[in-house]
Amino acid sequence: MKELKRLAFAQKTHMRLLYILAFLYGAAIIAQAWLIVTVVDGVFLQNETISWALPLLLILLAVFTVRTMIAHFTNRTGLKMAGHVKKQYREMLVKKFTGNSLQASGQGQSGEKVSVLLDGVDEIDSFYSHYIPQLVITYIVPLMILVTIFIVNPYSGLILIITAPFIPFCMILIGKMTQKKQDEQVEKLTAFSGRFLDSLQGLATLKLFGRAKKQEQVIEDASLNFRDSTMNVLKVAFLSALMLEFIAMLSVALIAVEVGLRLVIYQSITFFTAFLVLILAPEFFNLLKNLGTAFHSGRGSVASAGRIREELDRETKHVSWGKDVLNTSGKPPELVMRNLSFSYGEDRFALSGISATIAPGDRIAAAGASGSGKTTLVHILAGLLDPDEGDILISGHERSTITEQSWFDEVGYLSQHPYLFSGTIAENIMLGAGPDVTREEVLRAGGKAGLDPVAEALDNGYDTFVGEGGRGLSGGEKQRVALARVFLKKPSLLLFDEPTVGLDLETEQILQRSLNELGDGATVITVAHRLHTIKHADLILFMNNGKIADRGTHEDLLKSSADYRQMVYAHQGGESR
Ligand SMILES: Nc1ncnc2c1ncn2[C@@H]1O[C@H](COP(=O)(O)OP(=O)(O)OP(=O)(O)O)[C@@H](O)[C@H]1O
Repeated sequence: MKELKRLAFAQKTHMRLLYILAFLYGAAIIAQAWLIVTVVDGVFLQNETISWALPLLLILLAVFTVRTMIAHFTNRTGLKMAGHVKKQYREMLVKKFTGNSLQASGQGQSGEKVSVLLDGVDEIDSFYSHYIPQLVITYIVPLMILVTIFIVNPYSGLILIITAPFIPFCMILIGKMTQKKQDEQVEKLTAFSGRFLDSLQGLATLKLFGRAKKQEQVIEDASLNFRDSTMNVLKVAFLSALMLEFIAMLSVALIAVEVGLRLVIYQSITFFTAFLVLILAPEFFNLLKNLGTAFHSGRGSVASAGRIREELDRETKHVSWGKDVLNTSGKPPELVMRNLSFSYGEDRFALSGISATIAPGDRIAAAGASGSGKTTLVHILAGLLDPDEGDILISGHERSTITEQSWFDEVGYLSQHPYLFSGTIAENIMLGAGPDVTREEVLRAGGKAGLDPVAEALDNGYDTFVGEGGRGLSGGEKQRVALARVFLKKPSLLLFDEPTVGLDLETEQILQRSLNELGDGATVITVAHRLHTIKHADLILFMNNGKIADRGTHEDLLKSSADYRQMVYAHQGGESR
């Protein structure tokens, strides 16, 4: 609540406007009541004519219109404030999510993150569009009404002062009762969204393992759970509305009795005064009651803000970058790894003591058994993970001192599972380009990556919609799009997670040719699975259990490493000796 309020009061102009609007709103309520009472008193008791009342009725109409307009502008100001805060939260969350290292972004359910980013932030809306404007109105307008009533009839004013505190007291009590339920509801909504998105993404896997029906049940349970907690919150909300209504009604009735007695029995006040008090008293309680309702909808926002804050405060490993701009002048960089170590967490897989020098333009193969840490090493080199200790020198500059942008401008990374974004093939290729790339350059890159025959077979060629919501592409076709991105970028450091593994012979040949062409002007590091790639590397880093167990050329390692020999024999289908 404190953070949301702080963000509201930080918007000084909007808050000032809300105060001015609230003051005008109060003035309109009092003026409206005064005009109604004057007209009724004049026409029915003072025997005035309709023509006497007409100008007053016209003013009444104008006041009524102004009151409606003020309510509209108050609402608009609240919505603007909400928009501003929601934008701030979304920016903070997106910054947090995109600033996360590869490891941190893989943690937790993606559905939960989407839910916090979209639903969670939207839930904040009612705090600003309802609660804050109502709070400002409640600070000012009831006080104005109270002063007016006090001036015309102090006894009614006293009753208001005595009965009014029951409403905030009741609100606080209900607020305390609902807080836990509301928190539970937000928690269940995020859990439900998370389950739903994860199940949707893994639908094929679930079907293949005959688990789709079971998952359906899990989703149904989660949705029923969410429904129940929403109903619980609504039950309390309705009950609280009823309670507030009851207190307000009782208080107005008390004032009516007091005014009635003084008007009819003691004849100590005029009809004008009595009627004015009877019109203003319900307005007074309505405002307090509205604050109660607004407070209730604001509670949902508070719970959501709590979830967002939790997400923002979650400690995650960031890749640290510096301020220097890396300039390789298009030349392939030299990479020096000095005693690097990295761990995915306590008692998890760790790399340690990694030191190696990679000369400019060299072709390096990271080889070793599955799970030995090849991909982890390449992710550290790519700047997707930060080493826990040690440093990487890029042509003499420590990686942590250069800017993220200038580093990624030099890097091309081709994995076994490239990601296609929702958009056309051409747009997907353009991801690899600067802002002023031409259509010709995109098509040329596509051609070099062997995409021309793929595009020709499609109705809209390079403008065919692919990715999520679009047409699917085969694994090999996706690789070609990813390759075209790299061709467009022409990076000086190429990192490959052996992208040709598992592809058909024709695609593999196209890709291999392209990779050779790309590698000519670059330093190339490949996570190598095939003997052919390993054999032709200038330097092989042979990994074992998170360490570089041996290094050298194929011939060197055949002589020096028994494990390497065993791996080569296994690749050749031979027996190890
Ligand atoms: N995000 C992660 N969190 C925790 N552990 C991880 C994570 N990613 C990978 N690992 C673990 O780190 C180890 C090394 O993984 P890595 O992918 O680097 O191996 P690899 O040599 O490339 O294997 P492969 O040849 O099978 O791709 C594995 O045991 C893996 O389970």
